[in-house]
Amino acid sequence: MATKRKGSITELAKPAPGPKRAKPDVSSDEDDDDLEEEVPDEEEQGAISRVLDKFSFTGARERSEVPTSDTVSRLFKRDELSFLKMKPDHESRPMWINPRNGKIILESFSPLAPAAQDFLTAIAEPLSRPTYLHEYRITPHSLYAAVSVGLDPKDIVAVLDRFSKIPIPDEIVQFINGCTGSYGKVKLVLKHNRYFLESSDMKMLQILLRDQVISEQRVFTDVGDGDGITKESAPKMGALVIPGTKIAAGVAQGQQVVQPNGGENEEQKPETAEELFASVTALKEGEEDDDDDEEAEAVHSFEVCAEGVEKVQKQCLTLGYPLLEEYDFRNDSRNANLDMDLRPQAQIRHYQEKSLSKMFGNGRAKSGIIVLPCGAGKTLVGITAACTIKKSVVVLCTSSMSVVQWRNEFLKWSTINPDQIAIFTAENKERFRGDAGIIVTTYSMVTNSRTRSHDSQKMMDFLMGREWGLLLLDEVHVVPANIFRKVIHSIATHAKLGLTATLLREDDKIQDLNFLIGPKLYEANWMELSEQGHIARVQCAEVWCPMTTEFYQEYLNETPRKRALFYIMNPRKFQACQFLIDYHEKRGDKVIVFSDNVFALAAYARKLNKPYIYGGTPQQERLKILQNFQRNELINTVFLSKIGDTSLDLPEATCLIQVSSHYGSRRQEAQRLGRILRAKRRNDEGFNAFFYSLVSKDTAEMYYSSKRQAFLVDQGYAFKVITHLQGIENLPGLAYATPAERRELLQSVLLENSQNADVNSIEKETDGGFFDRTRGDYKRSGPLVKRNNAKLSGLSGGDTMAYMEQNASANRRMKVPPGQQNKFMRKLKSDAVKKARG
Ligand SMILES: Nc1ncnc2c1ncn2[C@@H]1O[C@H](COP(=O)(O)OP(=O)(O)OP(=O)(O)O)[C@@H](O)[C@H]1O
Repeated sequence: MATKRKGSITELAKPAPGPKRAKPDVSSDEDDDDLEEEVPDEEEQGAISRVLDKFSFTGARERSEVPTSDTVSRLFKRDELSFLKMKPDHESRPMWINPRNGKIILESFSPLAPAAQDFLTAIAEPLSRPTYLHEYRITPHSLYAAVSVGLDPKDIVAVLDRFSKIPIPDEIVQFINGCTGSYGKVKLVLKHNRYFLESSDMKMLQILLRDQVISEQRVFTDVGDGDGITKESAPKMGALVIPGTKIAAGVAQGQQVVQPNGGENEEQKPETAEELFASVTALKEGEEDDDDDEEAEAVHSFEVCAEGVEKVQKQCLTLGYPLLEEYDFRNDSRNANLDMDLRPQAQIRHYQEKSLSKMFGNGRAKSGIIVLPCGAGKTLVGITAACTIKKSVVVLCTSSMSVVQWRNEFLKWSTINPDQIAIFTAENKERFRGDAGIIVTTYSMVTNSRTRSHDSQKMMDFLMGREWGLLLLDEVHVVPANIFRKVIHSIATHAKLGLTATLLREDDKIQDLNFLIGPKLYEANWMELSEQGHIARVQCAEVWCPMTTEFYQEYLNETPRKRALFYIMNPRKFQACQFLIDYHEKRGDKVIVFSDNVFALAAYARKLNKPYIYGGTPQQERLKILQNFQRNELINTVFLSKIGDTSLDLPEATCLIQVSSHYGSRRQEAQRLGRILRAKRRNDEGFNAFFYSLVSKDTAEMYYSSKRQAFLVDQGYAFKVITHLQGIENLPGLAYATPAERRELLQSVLLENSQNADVNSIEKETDGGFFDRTRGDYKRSGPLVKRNNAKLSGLSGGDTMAYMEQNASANRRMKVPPGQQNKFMRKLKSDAVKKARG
C-alpha cells in the first residue's frame, strides 16, 4: 500500500545506522458507574458541547424527510436512507453516508472494505464493527484527529466520495470543511520549560489573543528572546516573522490526486483500493519526510504560563481552534539523549507500526491516544515510542503491579541500561543514573500529596523540576478523573502518549482527553486482530442460572442495596461455576474465575478448594499463586477479585468465568475479556478461548449484564445465551445439591449481609497498602481505612483500583433528603443547631 513510505517506525527505533432498558429496582446510589466515575462538571462539559453544537447535524431534513408512507421505514428512524439517490455503480462501492447525523455504514464484505476501513478509522469514530456491517460516525473530534495525522479536508471529501454509494451530501462537505478549517493550525510547543502557542497564520493568534481567558494566561517575553511576541510588538504582529522557521504544523499536504465529487484527474486516477487510499494517506506519510525540501514558512508565537495550559487548551477547543501538540525531538539539543534502542528480536506487528506511524508521521512526535485491544501489545507500542524519541520518559500506571511489569518489559524489549530505568512506588524511590532515564510510577503516587514522605517529596521535586521528552499514560481513560488531570501539566513534557483498550467512561469525561492528552491517533479493530491471530478468538456466553426458591424469596424481601449477595451466592450459579470449571479443566484449559465480591470470592474458592487472590493477599502469596497457576499442572483454576481486571499478564489462561461484577461497567467487561485474549494456544487452528458470564435469572443482574456487554458487542463479539448446562445434574460431588446444604448457605449469606450492612470496608491497593478483612484493618500505617455508610460495592473487591474516587457530586447524590433522615440523625442535627445558637 504505502509505496512511497521511506522509513518504518521500527527502523526509526532501531540502532543507527541500522440500547437503553428500564433500570431495575435498585436505589440510584448503587449504580456502579455513578460510583466509579464522576458526573461531568457542567462548565467543562459545556465547553465541549458548545463546539459539538456548532458543528452538529440538524436541520429540516431530519424531520421532513423520514418517509411516512410505509410502516417499515419508520423503524429505521434517522437511519432511513431510501430518499437518497444512489450512484449508477453503487453496488461496487461499500459505503453509505447519512446526511442527518454523519453516520457511515460500511459493507465489511466488500473487496474495498479493508481500504475503506483504514480510511474511516483515520477520519471517523468506530461505533460498532460486527461481522457484516460496520458503523462509524464523523465527529468534530474525529476530524481533528484526521487533520492532525496529515489529512486534508479536500482529500477526505474526495475519498469519501470514491467509497460512497451516494454523492456526498452538501451537509457533510460543509461539516468537514467547518470542522477542519482551523484544526491543526495552532500548536502548543514546549521550549526551554516554557509553553508557546505557535502558528504560521498570524490572524489565528490574533483571534486567540483577543479572548480574555487566553490573554490572561499569556506571558510577555523579552525582545529578542527567540520566538516570543513582546508586549510592545503585540498589536502589530505582522512584523513578527521568524525567518527560516519550518512549516509550523509540520503537516505536509500531499499532491492532490483525487478531487471532490468524483471530478478526478483521469490520468492520475488510482486503479485499486490500495492505490486510492495510498493517494491520500500513505503518499503523505512518504512525503512528510521530505521536510527539508519544503519551502520555509514563517511561524508566529506567544508564550503562556504552565499553570494556564489546561485553561488555554480548553478555551481554544471552545473557540474551535484545538491545539496541536508536536515535539521536534530530533532537533532538541537542550534535553539529554537517552541511549536506548529496540532489541533486534522486537518485531513490531503491522498494527503496532501503523499506530506509531500516526504519532511520528512527519518526523515529529504528536501527542495523542492509541487504542488497541487488551493483550494486543500496548506496552511495546509505548516502548517503541520511547526508543524513537530517545529522551527521558515518565510512565504512569494504575497499580504497583503494572509498574514492575512495565519496567520488566522495557528491559526485555529495549537496550536500556537497568540503572537508567527507576521505579517510584511506596517501596522504591530510586532515581536513575545519568542525565537521562525513565521513571515508572503510578497515578496515585504522583497525585497523593497528603501522606507524602520526605523521600517521596524529593522524588516529586525531581519529576516536576525538569523537562521530559515523553509522558506515557497507561490506561489513559483514568486521566479525566479530577485527581489525575492536574498532574498532566505539573510534569513538563514535550509529548504525551495515552494507551488504552477501552476509551470509555460511564461519565462523559472521555472527551476531555482531547485537550488533556490529544486526539485519538489510532484505534484497532478487535475482530480483525483476532482473525489474524494476534489476539485469541473468544466464544462469549451468558449463562442464565435460575434462583432457588429460598434465595429468591430473600432477594425479594430485601432492600435493593442488600439484594446483590443473594444473586451472587445463588446455589444454582455456584453449581454452574463448578460444572464449567470441571468441564474446562478436563479439556486442559486454565481457568480464571472473577468475583468482585470478596465474600463470594472466598466462599466459592474455599468450597471448591481453589486458590484465590484479592486486595488483601500479600504480594509474595499473589506471586506464588500466579506462578503455580502458570506452571503447575495441578493448579488449573484461580479465583481473582477486581485486582485482576487489568494489567495481569497470564498468557496461559484460556477460560474465564465471571460470577460477580461491578454492576453495568462496560469497561470492566472488556478488560476482563482481555485476560484471555493473550491465550498462548491462540494460533492453533480451531482453538477458542471462552468467556462465561453467570447471571441469576429474573434479578437486577440481568439488566447489568446486558449493559456490560454493549461495548464488546460493538466490537463484534456475539454473546450466546445458555439456559441449561447439559449434564450438570450428573456432576459427581455437585455442591448444594440438597435442601439442607442450600439452607446452610442461605444462613451464612444472611449473616454476612447483616454484619456488613453498616460498615463498608473499602479495599485499597495503591501504594502497596491493602485491607485485611481478617484483621479488619489496613496493613499499612496512615489514614488508609475508609469507613462510611452502607454500600454494597464495598463488600466487593470493586474499590481496589487506583482510579476509584468519590467526588463532591457523588456525595451530594448520596445525601438523604432532610425529611427522610432517620431519628438519630435528626436529633444529632438539631442538637448541633441548638448548640450553635447557644
Ligand atoms: N510485537 C510483538 N511481538 C511479540 N510479542 C508481543 C508483541 N507485542 C506484544 N507482545 C506480547 O503480547 C502480550 C501482551 O502485551 P501487553 O501486555 O503489552 O498487552 P496490553 O495491550 O498492554 O494488554 P492490557 O491492556 O491487557 O494490559 C505480552 O506478552 C507481550 O510481550
